[in-house]
Amino acid sequence: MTKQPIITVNDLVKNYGDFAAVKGISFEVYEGEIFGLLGPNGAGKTTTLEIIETLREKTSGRIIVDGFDIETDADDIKKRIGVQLQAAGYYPNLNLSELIVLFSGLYGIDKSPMEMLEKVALTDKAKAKYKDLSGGQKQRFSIATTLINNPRIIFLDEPTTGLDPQARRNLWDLIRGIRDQGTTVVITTHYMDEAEVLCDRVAFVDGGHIIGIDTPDHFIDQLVASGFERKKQVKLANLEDVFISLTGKEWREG
Ligand SMILES: Nc1ncnc2c1ncn2[C@@H]1O[C@H](COP(=O)(O)OP(=O)(O)OP(=O)(O)O)[C@@H](O)[C@H]1O
Repeated sequence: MTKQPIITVNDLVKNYGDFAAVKGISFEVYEGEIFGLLGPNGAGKTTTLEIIETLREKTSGRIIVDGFDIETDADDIKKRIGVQLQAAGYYPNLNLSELIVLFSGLYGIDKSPMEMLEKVALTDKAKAKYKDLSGGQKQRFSIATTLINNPRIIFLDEPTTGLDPQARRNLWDLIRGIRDQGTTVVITTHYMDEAEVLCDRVAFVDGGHIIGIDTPDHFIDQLVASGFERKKQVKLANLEDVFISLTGKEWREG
């Protein structure tokens, strides 16, 4: 993998009134990687993402996205990134195909709805309404909408929350496929097993600071080297493996 930074965040600060949510964080995201922002509730992950996505004003700091400065070139950045919409953005009377046409129009591009739905295995749901999709299908559709403008980077905020184990693993495959096609992925998650298998690098955010940034492997090796041992002998499988083994791996929700 090349180590070319596609996002550079320098000394980012965000205050909400008197409250400092982000306290001077700096990090780089490399082109072509899946980069995870991890940390407890309220750590400042969503705030940081939304500032990079140009959806929220920063208090201070410098952010460069794909060579463009957020201060002066926010419109250029918007054209190069894909952001998941909140569910409220999916007009209830339109079906998936019509929603893709609508969003393509907003970007001023002509995208085939079937081509986009194909990317996320939802062609058979082209005529369905968003509200009638399963949780996994909703997430896949919202990922499809991030890809409409052929973005260089997509941002996924907790994309697998609430999904069953199969749907979660299928979404991991989908996200890896997007990365393998050359799109950089920035993701937040509260599932450490997910971050471990999915992310090329992760940053831990706590109390508005970045407290560590590395590959999952390095973090784990360092902890083990420091003498850490799990209290209980780890079994060769876990309950999720049992779930998958009993219920199968197939993409059952279409
Ligand atoms: N618009 C706002 N006005 C005031 N405070 C806010 C606002 N948005 C977020 N905060 C506060 O800033 C802090 C960081 O919130 P943020 O949503 O960035 O955290 P997070 O790491 O994404 O958390 P979670 O994992 O729960 O999504 C929290 O204490 C939150 O209450």
